[in-house]
Amino acid sequence: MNASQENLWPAPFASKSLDATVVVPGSKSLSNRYLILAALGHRPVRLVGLLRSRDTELMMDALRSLGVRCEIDEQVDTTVTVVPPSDGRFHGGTKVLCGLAGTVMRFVPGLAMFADGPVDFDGDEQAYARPMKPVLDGLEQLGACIEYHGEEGRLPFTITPPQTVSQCVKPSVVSIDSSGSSQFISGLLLIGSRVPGGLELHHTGEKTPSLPHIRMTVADLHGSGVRANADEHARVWTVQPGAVQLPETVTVEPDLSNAAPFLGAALIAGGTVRVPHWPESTTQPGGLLPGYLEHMGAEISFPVIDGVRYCEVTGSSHINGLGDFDLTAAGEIAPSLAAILVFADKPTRMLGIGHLRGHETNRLEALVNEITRVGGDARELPDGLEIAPVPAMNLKPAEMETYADHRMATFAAMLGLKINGILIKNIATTAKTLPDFVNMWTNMLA
Ligand SMILES: O=C(O)C1=C[C@@H](OP(=O)(O)O)[C@@H](O)[C@H](O)C1
Ligand SMILES: C=C(OP(=O)(O)O)C(=O)O
Repeated sequence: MNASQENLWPAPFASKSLDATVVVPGSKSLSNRYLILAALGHRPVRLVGLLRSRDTELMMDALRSLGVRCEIDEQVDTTVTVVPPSDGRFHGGTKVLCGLAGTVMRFVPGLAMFADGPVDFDGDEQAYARPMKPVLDGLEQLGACIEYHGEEGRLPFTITPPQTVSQCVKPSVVSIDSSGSSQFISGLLLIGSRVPGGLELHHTGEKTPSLPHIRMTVADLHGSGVRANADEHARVWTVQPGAVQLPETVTVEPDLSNAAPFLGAALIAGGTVRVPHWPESTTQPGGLLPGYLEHMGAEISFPVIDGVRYCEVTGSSHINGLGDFDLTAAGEIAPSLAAILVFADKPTRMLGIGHLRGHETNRLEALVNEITRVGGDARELPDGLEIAPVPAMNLKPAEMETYADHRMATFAAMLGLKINGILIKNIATTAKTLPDFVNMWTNMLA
């Protein structure tokens, strides 16, 4: 059987240093938050630059099944107008398919609270392994009834909304442990202003992963006219009751975490990669990326050309290992950083990312497997991953597993820049957030 029959993609080797500009599509996290917030409003919202990928299609299909219209512009398919149900009530007696999308499985259940009947939730079989319980416990505390059809606390399940909406004037107090994912907090905050009396959400766990993503939720609520407050030290978030309404038109920033494989390629292959429309300030954790790459030895600049702001990354032939490196804030970019660090001069211990075991796959285990497969040196830590340097001559090509995980696929492509002959299984899994990955990657190297 040849490579294409086995669904193997030959990762291109970088035979010369790079000089490329890569346009990265809209942010998954912002796209799916805006879709939810638009659905909770009372007037149509036009989203410009929306990510069109598996995760956002799943979100739009979920909203459609709840009675929300998501109209794709005929000329520009990244412009989508969201029309909420006229009476603000979502349709029940329906089924939501979550695929493997954390933002769908953790954000859409909150909408089911305001449906006129039960809503079934299901997803990919691999999604059954992803933790769900804290967000569903939160909805239960708000009066919903959850029926699990498989393992308790996992997909698939049915949510029956409360029969009568309480007339409470005080905020509903909800306590959950969100150390397994920031999305449990975000999922509850997004609907907080629709809870009569508002929401007071307590996180009882010791650790808060991906705090920037929670701040993004709070900022997007503010942008929808909702009063929300965070006491991150006390781990308490409050949302005042009131209307949710995004502006008439909202433009989505590029996905800065999805910029990581491309900008990281400049360190691995040498040369320069630039990404246009890099925001001056952002709530995306990917905003931390340029600083991380600089730490690893890259030169970073933000030139403005013809009014467009770029992030420009230039790598030399040397990559600094980072020693102990706390990545609690931005675990989502760990696979891309790991690929770069395989070629570093010193060991790195990426810490604060134990919750990656509950991502699309157990990413800590997957990264150790795949780094070891090419002859690298990596081990799992209780709360992270250690990567140690090995001489370049010990690194060898292999057939890389991707575990239905878009970031494991882009991770393998990054290794392929410097390890000639890498073959990647199911590169199409990048469609979760980057359907055009193969073209983008090939063009970057052209
Ligand atoms: O809210 C979001 O949009 C996200 C939050 C993070 O989840 P975790 O806190 O589970 O890591 C991140 O990893 C994920 O890709 C997107
Ligand atoms: C963890 C991720 O995704 P999800 O939104 O499915 O949790 C990710 O994209 O790295």
